[in-house]
This record gives sequence, structure tokens and C-alpha cells, in this order.
Amino acid sequence: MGVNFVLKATGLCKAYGALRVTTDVSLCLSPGEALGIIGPNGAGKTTLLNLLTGTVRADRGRVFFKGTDITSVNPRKRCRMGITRSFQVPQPFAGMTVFENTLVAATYGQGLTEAKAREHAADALQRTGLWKKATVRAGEIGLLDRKRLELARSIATAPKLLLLDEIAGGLTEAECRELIELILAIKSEDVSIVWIEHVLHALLSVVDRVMLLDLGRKVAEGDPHAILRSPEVAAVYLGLELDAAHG
Ligand SMILES: Nc1ncnc2c1ncn2[C@@H]1O[C@H](COP(=O)(O)OP(=O)(O)OP(=O)(O)O)[C@@H](O)[C@H]1O
Repeated sequence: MGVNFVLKATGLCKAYGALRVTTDVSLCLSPGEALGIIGPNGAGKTTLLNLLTGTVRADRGRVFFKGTDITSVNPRKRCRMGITRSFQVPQPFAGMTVFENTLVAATYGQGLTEAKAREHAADALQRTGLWKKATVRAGEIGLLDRKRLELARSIATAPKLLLLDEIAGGLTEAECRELIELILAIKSEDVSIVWIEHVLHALLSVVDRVMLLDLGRKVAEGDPHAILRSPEVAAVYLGLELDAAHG
């Protein structure tokens, strides 16, 4: 077929007891492509991300990364292969400096020697505008810097696939703009992105496609603006009947 997907997931299913959190979700992503994921609270967005990083094992379905079946590969190995994620609530080691936090990511995420890891960590901090705060403890920096640090730690692992979980939440408009520029710069280096986000204008500035999840199922997928105007979005978010919305 000649299609060069970075990520391909087919028929992913996950249930906790009787609660079906992910039902038959498939997706694929090309190099440098960004997919936005939207859906109401509890739609299964974070679980989908966890299935892609491997911290949650699918009951059914498969995940392929650059053509390799990684369904049974553990998260650490997936990270070394080039899959990395940010967390909805940034989780730096608060007692360590910004530099040390990034160094840990470079060391363990890529398995680099100390000298190389230092180089990569410094580079990640330069690129995210955090270099001047390199010696500050991560527990003492503000929200935008914590988000920058999430990205710096991700970049330090040299990702091919970056998974972002609601990284724009809580920022001012100007801060959000900065974050968008940073994510666009990462994307321009052919890094593929899956981004869960409620801040829709931020998502629209970056993603090539949007997927709508509801109750664990993919309800719609396609051009971002078309999806946001779709009857499916109206139905999921506003409770409008699909038939009425079509009419
Ligand atoms: N480990 C778990 N055990 C039991 N239920 C879980 C577990 N993880 C998630 N769930 C449930 O699965 C559903 C989907 O959760 P998930 O966090 O994936 O949704 P989400 O779309 O990311 O929501 P939000 O926007 O609120 O972060 C929720 O009902 C949640 O309570």
C-alpha cells in the first residue's frame, strides 16, 4: 500500500469490570501529522492515550508503531522506541531542579550516556525557553513553566510520537499562544502528535484532524473545523438529537 504510518491502532477495547471504557477504537497517524481528540469528561480519552503508551493493556485490538506490533511492549520500551507523553497534571520531581528533571527523561527515555544526556537535556531546555530556570527546583516554577517542562522532558526523549493530555488548560491567552508555538515547532520536526484538549482554539491551531470520542467509542473523525460543526459534536456536547441537528 506504501502508506507510511507512524502509529496505527486497530479495534482497541478496554473494560473495567462491566464498564466499557474503550470500544473498538482505531486510528492511524502519518509522520508529522497531528490528531486532536475531543469528547466529554469520561469519554475515554486518557484511557486511549494510556493504551498507546502501554500503561494500560487493551483487552482486544492491536497497536503498531512504525510498522512493528507493539501491543505487548511495555511502556519503558515504547518510550525508547520514540513514544512519549505529557500528563494532564504536570508531574515533575518537585525537589529536583528543572535541569535534573529533564536529565532524568533524557537518561532513561533514551538510554544515553551522562554526557550525551546532559547535551540533550540542555538542548530541550533551550528550545522550550526554560534554560534560564535550569537550576530552579521544579516545585517552585509557575504553571506555564511546568507545562514547558512537560514538553522539555518529552523532547529530551527524542520522540517520534508525542501524546499530549490537556496541556493547554489553565493558561492565560498569551501563555497558551506560547505553548502553541512550541508544539508547532516540535511538529515541524516531523514528530507526530496525538493531543487531547478541551481548549479548542489551541487544538485548531495545531491539528490536522480531529476525532470525537463519546462513551468510549469513536463517533466522528475528520477535518477539524468540519468535525466541530458536525451534528455529532452538537449531539454529544449539547444533547441535541442527531436527526434534529441534520434537519
Ligand atoms: N483504572 C480504572 N478503573 C476503573 N474505571 C476507570 C479506570 N480508569 C478510567 N476509568 C473510568 O473510565 C472512564 C473513562 O475515563 P478516562 O479518564 O479515560 O476519560 P476522559 O475522557 O479522559 O475524561 P476526562 O476528560 O475527565 O479526563 C471514566 O468513567 C473513568 O471513571
